[in-house]
Amino acid sequence: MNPMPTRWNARHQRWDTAARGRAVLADPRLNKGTAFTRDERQALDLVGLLPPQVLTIEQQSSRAYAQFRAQPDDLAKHVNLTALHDRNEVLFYRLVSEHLDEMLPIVYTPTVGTAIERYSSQYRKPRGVYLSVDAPEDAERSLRATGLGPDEVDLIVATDGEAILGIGDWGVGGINISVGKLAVYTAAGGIDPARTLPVVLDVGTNRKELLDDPLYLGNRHPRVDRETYDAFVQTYVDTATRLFPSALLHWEDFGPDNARRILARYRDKMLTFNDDVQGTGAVNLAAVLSGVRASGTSLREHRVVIFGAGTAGVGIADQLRDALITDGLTPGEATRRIWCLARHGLLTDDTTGMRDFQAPYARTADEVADWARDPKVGGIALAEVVHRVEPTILIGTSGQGSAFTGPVVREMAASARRPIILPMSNPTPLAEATPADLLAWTDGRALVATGSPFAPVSHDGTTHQIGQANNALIFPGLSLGAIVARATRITDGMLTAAAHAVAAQVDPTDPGAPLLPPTRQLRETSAAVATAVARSAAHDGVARATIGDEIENQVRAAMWQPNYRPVQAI
Ligand SMILES: NC(=O)C1=CN([C@@H]2O[C@H](COP(=O)(O)OP(=O)(O)OC[C@H]3O[C@@H](n4cnc5c(N)ncnc54)[C@H](O)[C@@H]3O)[C@@H](O)[C@H]2O)C=CC1
Ligand SMILES: CC(=O)C(=O)O
Ligand SMILES: [Mg+2]
Repeated sequence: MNPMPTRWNARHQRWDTAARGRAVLADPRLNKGTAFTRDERQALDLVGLLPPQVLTIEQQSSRAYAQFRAQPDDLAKHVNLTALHDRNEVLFYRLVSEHLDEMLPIVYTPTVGTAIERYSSQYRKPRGVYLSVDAPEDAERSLRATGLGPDEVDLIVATDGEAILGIGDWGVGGINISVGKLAVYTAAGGIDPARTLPVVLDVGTNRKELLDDPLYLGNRHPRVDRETYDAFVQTYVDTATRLFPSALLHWEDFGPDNARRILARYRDKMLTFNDDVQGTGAVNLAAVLSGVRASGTSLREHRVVIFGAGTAGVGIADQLRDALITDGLTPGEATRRIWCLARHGLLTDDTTGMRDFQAPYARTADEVADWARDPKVGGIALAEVVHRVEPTILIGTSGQGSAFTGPVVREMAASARRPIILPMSNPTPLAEATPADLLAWTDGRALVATGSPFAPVSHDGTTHQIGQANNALIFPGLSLGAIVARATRITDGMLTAAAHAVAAQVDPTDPGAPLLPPTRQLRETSAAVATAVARSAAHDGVARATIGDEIENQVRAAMWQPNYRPVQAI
């Protein structure tokens, strides 16, 4: 039997396959179900394996939508969409693209968080590649088993499942964040799904509940030591880049130390980025730029408090510092405009256990010697920081639901005319505050965007649309731009360009306007981001493709569309 029975034929824009009958229906890339034409049914031995009527994709999509709507809750909707994804990939993307607003929260945050927590009990089918630290020698075999050749992978999303959204360590269930991010990549960014791979690096889990669960599907041992871990990550990187030399390596939801260490190790050597550090930094910058514009001020006038100085929080700090420098401050001045808090309050240079990437933002102990300490926190709490700093921008990346309380926000609003407040933690219950509360506490003056989706809020006759400050506004366009430019690196310039392109999609000066473009426009936003990123790649000297005036058309032409392609029997 031909070991590679199915190949994408780029010249003829069709699938060529040696598969027949049930094997065709079982391949979600090929399967069109009831939309197979009569000729295809003949050629592919499907006659009698399908009911006789031939439907259009529009008919199939409306039927699938009705089935989706009939599900009793969000997890059931997730299971329903996953089953469709496993059956018929084009129809899945057609449906999700047609209902992005309604379905993104199901395939992505917040419901993907629940699906990850229940991974082993809800398991139906494998998806992606499971690499085990207990058998690193199998990495090559496993990646080869995808059947994809060296020129057939554009993008790999990998997680080790240690810091999923704000819900922590979920071991092998983390595969679903790689799958969810890739669903956003395709539905929102037009990345060809057949050219992507979701990966989980299964290095164990420290969650006792999983280790004790007889149904747990991952490696049943604690996370491995750093040396073993680093060697395994290196094996993954070496193998993935050798087998798929043009693939972009996306890192998702790693614990803070590993996230930073991995990024520092590889970012100048290959095409790679960490979404939580860099994608989040860029979407936050977009929201801040919009908020600053809406408030009629300039960025360099602002003071920023970041509550939750981990992977996302310090990634945000780094991009804001660079933006403040671009706006005219010295590096020292820019850094001192940012106050970061972690588990034990404000970071100061005598904070014990401070991480190296947090250190640049630590205040001197002298500077805060007479600030009140909160024994419950073990340091200087948010309320005292807000009281002393009078911030104009407050960002939440702590994973601590409801941490922005009425008194804290009212105090901020007493000195800031248009307080910019961005509770970015996911999933929804972990948001540091709800938009409704923030607008009520600030008499409608707050400029708000949140990590997970929130409904519009009516306050005093104005309806406030709530932008979703989620890296989903960045990563699809960032990677699409990098792929179209055939970039060799993701540079800081490309991230800044992505942030500005997102901010340029909205006019936040209208009363109640969102700070960020809505989810339903994600494809347009991603096209604008990709165009800006490709130009920036050329500017930074990392583009191998020629980037000219036609780049926007090139980006749009490169976007995969959820339409059936011919399937040719070979
Ligand atoms: N909207 C978006 O696009 C993104 C949002 N996030 C969200 O940000 C949150 C954090 O994620 P990561 O940075 O990956 O986690 P992390 O574990 O790296 O960072 C969390 C930080 O919060 C701090 N923290 C914990 N409890 C605290 C408390 N009571 N007071 C002050 N600080 C506290 C920790 O010390 C740590 O520095 C998650 O909820 C995640 O969903 C992360 C990435 C993207
Ligand atoms: C959005 C995202 O990447 C996170 O919450 O981790
Ligand atoms: Mg993440």
